[in-house]
Amino acid sequence: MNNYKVFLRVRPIDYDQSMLSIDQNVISIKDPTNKQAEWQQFRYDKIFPASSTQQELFESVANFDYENKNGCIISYGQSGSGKSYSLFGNIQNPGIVPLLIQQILYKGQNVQVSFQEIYVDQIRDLNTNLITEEFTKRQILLINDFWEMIKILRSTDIKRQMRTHIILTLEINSNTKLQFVDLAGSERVAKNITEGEKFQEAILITASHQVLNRCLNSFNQNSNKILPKKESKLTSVLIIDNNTQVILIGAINPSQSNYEECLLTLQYLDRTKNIQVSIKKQQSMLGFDTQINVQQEKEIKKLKDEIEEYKIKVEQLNIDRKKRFIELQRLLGLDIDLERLSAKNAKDITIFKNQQEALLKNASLSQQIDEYHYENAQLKKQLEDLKKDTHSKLERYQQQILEQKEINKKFKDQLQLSKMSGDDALRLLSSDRDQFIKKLQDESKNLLEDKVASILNLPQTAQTKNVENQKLQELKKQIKTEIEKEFNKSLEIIKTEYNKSLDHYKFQYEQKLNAKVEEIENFLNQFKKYREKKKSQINEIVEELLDLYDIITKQGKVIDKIETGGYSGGLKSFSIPKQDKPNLPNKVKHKNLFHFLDTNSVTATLTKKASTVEKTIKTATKQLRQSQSQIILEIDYNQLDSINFMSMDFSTVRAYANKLREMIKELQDQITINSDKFKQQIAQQQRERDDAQQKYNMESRKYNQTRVVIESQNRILQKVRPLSSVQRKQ
Ligand SMILES: Nc1ncnc2c1ncn2[C@@H]1O[C@H](COP(=O)(O)OP(=O)(O)OP(=O)(O)O)[C@@H](O)[C@H]1O
Repeated sequence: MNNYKVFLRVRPIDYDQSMLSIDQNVISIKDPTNKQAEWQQFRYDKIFPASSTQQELFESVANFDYENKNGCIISYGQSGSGKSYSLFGNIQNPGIVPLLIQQILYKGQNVQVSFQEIYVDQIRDLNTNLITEEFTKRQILLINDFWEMIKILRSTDIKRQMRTHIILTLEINSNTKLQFVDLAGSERVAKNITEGEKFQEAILITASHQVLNRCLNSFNQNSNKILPKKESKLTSVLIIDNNTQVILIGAINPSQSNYEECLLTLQYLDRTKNIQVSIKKQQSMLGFDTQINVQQEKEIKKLKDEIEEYKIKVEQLNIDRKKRFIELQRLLGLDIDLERLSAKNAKDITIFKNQQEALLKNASLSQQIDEYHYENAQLKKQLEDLKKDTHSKLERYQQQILEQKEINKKFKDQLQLSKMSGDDALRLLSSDRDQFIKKLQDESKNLLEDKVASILNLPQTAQTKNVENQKLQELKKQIKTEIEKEFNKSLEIIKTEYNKSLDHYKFQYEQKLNAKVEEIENFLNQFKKYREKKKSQINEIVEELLDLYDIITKQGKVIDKIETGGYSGGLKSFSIPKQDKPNLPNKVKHKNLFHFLDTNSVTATLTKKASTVEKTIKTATKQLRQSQSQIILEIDYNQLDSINFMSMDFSTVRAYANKLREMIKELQDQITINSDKFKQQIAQQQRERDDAQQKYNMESRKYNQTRVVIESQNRILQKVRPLSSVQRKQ
């Protein structure tokens, strides 16, 4: 049996007969606006005309072994064509789903339901109203009765959005699944809409319809090709496999204005099966090629095969029916083969038939008599029951009458007794009552007097109350003013405290600021002084160096002149004019030089060296004087101007000059060393100055930061002050 079926349902409408005509499983359609248009015909597995009922559709759809086989029932068509009506229906006319639920529950089977919608490739669970990633993540509800299902259908119908695919899944005995798919309306998007959400939505819906069509087509052909299910969200979640019965229900709303949509629906159904019977050669105005192709011919052949199959089945059914008939006859005692008799003699058959009917009538009459007997017996039994009932009631009444009589008698006796003792009791009662009344009168009199007194005292009481009230008011006022005073006082205290602390903080900040400023200024002054000092020291040193240089130059010149005999008196007794004589360095003028010499113990070395040299010279001179009777020269370097060169011989002078040269060289070296030291010291000073500068920069940065902080604090304080005063007022 084929696993795929296509049904068509036509919505009831006063449609124009000239547009549609239905003949069993073939529907013909013609363009109502074109008189020359030819009829196009389509054949489906079943066509449900406008007069068809929900029950008829249900019986055809649920006519498969859904307890062992899955099902996928899809409704397709334009909006308003009756897709939802066919699947779900309404309370008056329930559709396939509720009718099926009813049947399942009647059989005592267990059924669960889940409800989802697919919109623009997004799945939403209509039970929980949540968007889910996967189709399997759905809320499943157990259905206990038919009305529960109706309720769920109603609520989900409310939640449902426009133009969505609805998928309702039934799980029967947790074994088989039935999917009911109410597709989004198939109508084409209006030509003037070419972009935007509506356009996209329509494109996606059409795309999913087309993928579904291809899937159904492949499924129908039983081809080994893998179905293109993954191409759309809708088809990817449908159960369409070898164990599924798939039914596509096309719905059309055949008003004249819907001709195009109707034709498109018919063609869509047709394409899934390719079972078009005969189509008049006509190019559809909607662009679909309606010619029969080879595929369709194959389909026709397949259908023919199927018809043959059906014929065999019908034959089989006829044989079954005959067998059952013979069995029935055997049971009735009419074990006769009518077929054989008919072949023999038609008359006999009539007689037998009449006899058969007579027997049947007889049987029915005896059944009626039996029924009468039964009814009679029933009536008799009822009469008997009635008699019994009446009798027992009568007995009960008699008993009641006797009991009543007894009560009456007792009552009479009591009355007699009461009459006798009544007078005494009356007397006793009246004296009690008088006393009671008197007591009551006294009490009420007292009460009345009290009331009168209180009424008379009312103005006075009112006055006292007034005075008391006034006093109370005054007291209240006093308490209020006291509280206000107290409050204001504490407010003032808080205010002054607050202001004080505010001023205190401000003062502290200012002090800190001032201290910082002072610190920085001190530092700057000290640094300036230090710089000045160092500057003057450097200047002094420079002056000294220049002076020393002058001395050295002058001495050099003197020596040159001595050597070249530039002075009168010859080499032996030259005299140096006063203006040529250089002033030697002294501790007063060149204090820095001597200070460094001292500190570096250069002086000591020099003096030592000088004295050694001096000694040598002295010895040499002594020897010379002794041998050559030459003048011995006493050298006093500190008193150079007093040296009498004239008393010296040439070698002594040369030695002296050499000595001087050496000294000068040493001095020059010393000066170089010292100047390097000076340089180093200057570099050191510069480094220190840079450090100090850095420190200064850092300090001034800190100072600026502190200043900014204090200024912002001040601003906040100024803001806080009025705010807090407002708060305090409140
Ligand atoms: N066969 C029918 N008999 C009686 N009324 C019908 C039939 N088919 C549809 N209707 C009525 O037509 C109206 C539209 O039907 P329905 O809501 O089922 O259309 P639809 O195709 O599901 O539309 P959409 O999917 O756009 O909501 C409903 O009021 C429904 O009761």
